[in-house]
Amino acid sequence: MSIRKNFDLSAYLVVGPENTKGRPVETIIKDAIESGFTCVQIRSKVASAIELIQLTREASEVIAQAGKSDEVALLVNDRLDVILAARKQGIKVDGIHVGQSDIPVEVCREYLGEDSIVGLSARTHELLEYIKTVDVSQIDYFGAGPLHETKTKPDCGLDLDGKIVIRSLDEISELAQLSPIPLVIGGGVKLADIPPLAETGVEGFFVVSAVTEADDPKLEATNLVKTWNLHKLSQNKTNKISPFI
Ligand SMILES: Cc1ncc(COP(=O)(O)OP(=O)(O)O)c(N)n1
Ligand SMILES: Cc1ncsc1CCOP(=O)(O)O
Ligand SMILES: [Mg+2]
Repeated sequence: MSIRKNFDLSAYLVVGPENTKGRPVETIIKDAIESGFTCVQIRSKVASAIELIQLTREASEVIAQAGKSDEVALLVNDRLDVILAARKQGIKVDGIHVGQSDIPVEVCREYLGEDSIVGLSARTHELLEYIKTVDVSQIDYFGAGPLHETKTKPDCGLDLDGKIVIRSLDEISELAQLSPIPLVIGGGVKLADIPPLAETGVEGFFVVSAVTEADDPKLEATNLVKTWNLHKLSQNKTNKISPFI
């Protein structure tokens, strides 16, 4: 079965060589998926196409070695060309994440096929209206944020007037309710943000630095996943209590 039909965005790692404090990207990915991360995106603004293909290969192998190729989705940021080249070399890549000024989602879908995951960053400007009205027929999920300003992507949340707009938890709850497709939130997300984020109803969180810059990435990844899962579990229990008791 295609992973597109059943993918889990709850704990989503975004990573490239510029984020890891000199440590191998594959080691960070291994730590994250062994800790329960469910989705990985290779994202680098400095790596060449060849380097990105190699990073994608290593990520795919690490996921396969953990026996998680059918559960942990591997996406590449921006680079449709890299995914096509990687697939041509037999590397299992599950999809792409693009933003508003990247390759259009229709083109991604056409080249990657119906079994692939296509994620799109939601627009910053009038985000609520956008999320309600945009055509989502080719998209599998929205990425949005930031929750806090972040050095990893200083332009995240840049509005038309050049100011950074951060998203409040109330706004995120509303977005989660209105979005016709799953929504993941990232940008400055740290461990302390996980409990309130889990309460908003979003599908998951995505992080770069919380894991990639941690002194102990495996411990940090474990804490993030455990905290998310714990909150989801207690929410489900609360929701199952009958109002008639
Ligand atoms: C899961 C997720 N959400 C949002 C983004 C940001 O994508 P984009 O807006 O294209 O910006 P860059 O990442 O390309 O700088 C993302 N990568 N992942
Ligand atoms: C918002 C966003 N989109 C892609 S990377 C990124 C920044 C997230 O990085 P960090 O988790 O280090 O703040
Ligand atoms: Mg992009």
